[in-house]
Amino acid sequence: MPANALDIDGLTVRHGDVLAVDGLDLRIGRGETVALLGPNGAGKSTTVGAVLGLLHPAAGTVRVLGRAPADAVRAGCVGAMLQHGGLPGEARVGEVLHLVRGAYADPWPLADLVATTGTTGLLGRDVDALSGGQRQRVLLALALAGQPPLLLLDEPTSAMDVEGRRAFWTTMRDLAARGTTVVFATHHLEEADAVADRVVVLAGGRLVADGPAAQVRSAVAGRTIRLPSGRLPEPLPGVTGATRQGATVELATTDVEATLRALLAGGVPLTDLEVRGASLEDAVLSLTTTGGPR
Ligand SMILES: Nc1ncnc2c1ncn2[C@@H]1O[C@H](COP(=O)(O)OP(=O)(O)OP(=O)(O)O)[C@@H](O)[C@H]1O
Repeated sequence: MPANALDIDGLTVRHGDVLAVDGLDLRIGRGETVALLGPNGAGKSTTVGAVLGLLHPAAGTVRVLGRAPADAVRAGCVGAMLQHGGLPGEARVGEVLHLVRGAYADPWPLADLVATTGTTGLLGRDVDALSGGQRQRVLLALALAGQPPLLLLDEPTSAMDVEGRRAFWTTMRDLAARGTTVVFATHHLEEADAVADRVVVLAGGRLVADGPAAQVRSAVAGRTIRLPSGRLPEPLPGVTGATRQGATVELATTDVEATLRALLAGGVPLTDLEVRGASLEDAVLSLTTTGGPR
């Protein structure tokens, strides 16, 4: 049994002249839940494509549970839910699920699969008549049909409503608890922060951060101070920017202590102040716009 779900070494993938992934090294252990983050065009989908054997590296290697990507997919080791995942037209959801489950030697029992993915009420529906969020749930059911040990999800909740998202991540946590490795690309950083054991941040096809969300957040030194809008003492030491949001002002500071002292000396009541650390969004933005540590 291989130790890792994914071993990516020096992966380089080109789309014609575009260098989409540039020398990526990444190891993902079995049972980990990992978020792939980064701005549009960072190389997340391309990495997922290479792991599925859909895109061929210009250089480097990808091993999926110790096998070449195409072999791992053929052996039913990988379930995938892609951004533009297709469903056959002119068919009912139940028929498609039946077909796909039939392709596996040991498919996920239907009643449990549809209950887990919230598709019970959709089985009799025409595939063409599904809403965006319903379609994503059906794609998830198809990805899970073979009970794969590795699940790859590219922006899986982009069309889901709040309730659908919550249910989706509950399902992912249950799967992770059963030992499934879950790798997902997302722009919903609060979901990554809440769900992933580890976040991997890409920019320009390169890895710029890799670690638990708390560690990646702490790479950004800044803090935010919120206070009710009103007259602020000028100048405020450490402050690098201020934004007004309704009745409050948010100050970004690189020296929280000095800024707080100045605010208090200027007569702002302590009870009005709220200090918070950088969010994962702040961290990813900072890492991907500055290029970050390599
Ligand atoms: N089929 C393609 N042909 C040409 N260039 C492509 C193709 N697919 C992706 N690219 C380019 O490769 C780079 C990486 O794209 P990729 O889709 O992997 O990024 P991403 O991080 O998934 O972005 P997003 O968050 O927008 O989905 C981008 O510059 C993109 O324009």
